[in-house]
Amino acid sequence: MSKVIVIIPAAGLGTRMARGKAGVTSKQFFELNGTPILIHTLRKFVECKQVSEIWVALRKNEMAGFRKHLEQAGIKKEIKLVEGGEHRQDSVANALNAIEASADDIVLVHDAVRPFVSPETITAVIAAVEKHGAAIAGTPAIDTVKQVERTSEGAVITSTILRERVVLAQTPQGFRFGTLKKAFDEAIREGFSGTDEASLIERNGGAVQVVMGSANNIKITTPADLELAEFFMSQEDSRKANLAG
Ligand SMILES: Nc1ccn([C@@H]2O[C@H](COP(=O)(O)OP(=O)(O)OP(=O)(O)O)[C@@H](O)[C@H]2O)c(=O)n1
Ligand SMILES: C[C@](O)(CO)[C@H](O)COP(=O)(O)O
Repeated sequence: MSKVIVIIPAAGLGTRMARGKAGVTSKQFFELNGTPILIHTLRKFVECKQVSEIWVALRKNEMAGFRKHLEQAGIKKEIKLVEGGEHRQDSVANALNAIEASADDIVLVHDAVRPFVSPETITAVIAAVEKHGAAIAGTPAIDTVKQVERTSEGAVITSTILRERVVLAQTPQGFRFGTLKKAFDEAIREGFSGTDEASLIERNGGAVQVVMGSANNIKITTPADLELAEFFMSQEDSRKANLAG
């Protein structure tokens, strides 16, 4: 039986959120309902029965504070920590190097700042990895998609891309451990840097299945996302209250 191991890269600086303001807390530690975003995200995986191991990549100076948040949140499951790297890909690579797993085990990578991932999306990605070997959550493009050339004044359209052929990649992104580790080792050797895990598999012709993600599974990136996040959090709270009572 394959283990399911989760990696949560949480070592970013949140520069797009902080807009250059010095001394601003990393966005993964911003609070929603009095609890850091990272803890909300973590709970989704702690509550998933299929998940056996969770790794979080953090900056060294945030590890002690994170342990306190874990205690306050009453999370009893062991959460393994690894130091993050300069870029997201480096943080995930550090975790992959620390993990002991067999080639067939499943690894899910999920951004610390996507706290609204649903249990259904997590199980759908795991099921698709079991069936196809690699899978990510994604959503269809809603707007018309243009290819552009950057200019000094902004951008000029060069063509319109068929919307039916476009998917917006989310996380979780799931793979067999052996496949992902090999792809990361190759990328590092060849100096390739990608913005997600799937791109490291695609570049060598690997097939990655897409399962339907959800519009709520936003990546909290800019200040405007925080307002939306507060709204989604209130929706989650009323759903829980309805179930409880
Ligand atoms: N060196 C890095 C950079 C990013 N991340 C993580 O990767 C996820 C997605 O990255 P992003 O939203 O870009 O976060 P930041 O890098 O913090 O944001 P920015 O690019 O605005 O600085 C986040 O959970 C972030 O903490 C990481 O673990 N290590
Ligand atoms: C992995 C990701 O969330 C998929 O959409 C995205 O590529 C991360 O990009 P970022 O620039 O590190 O936020």
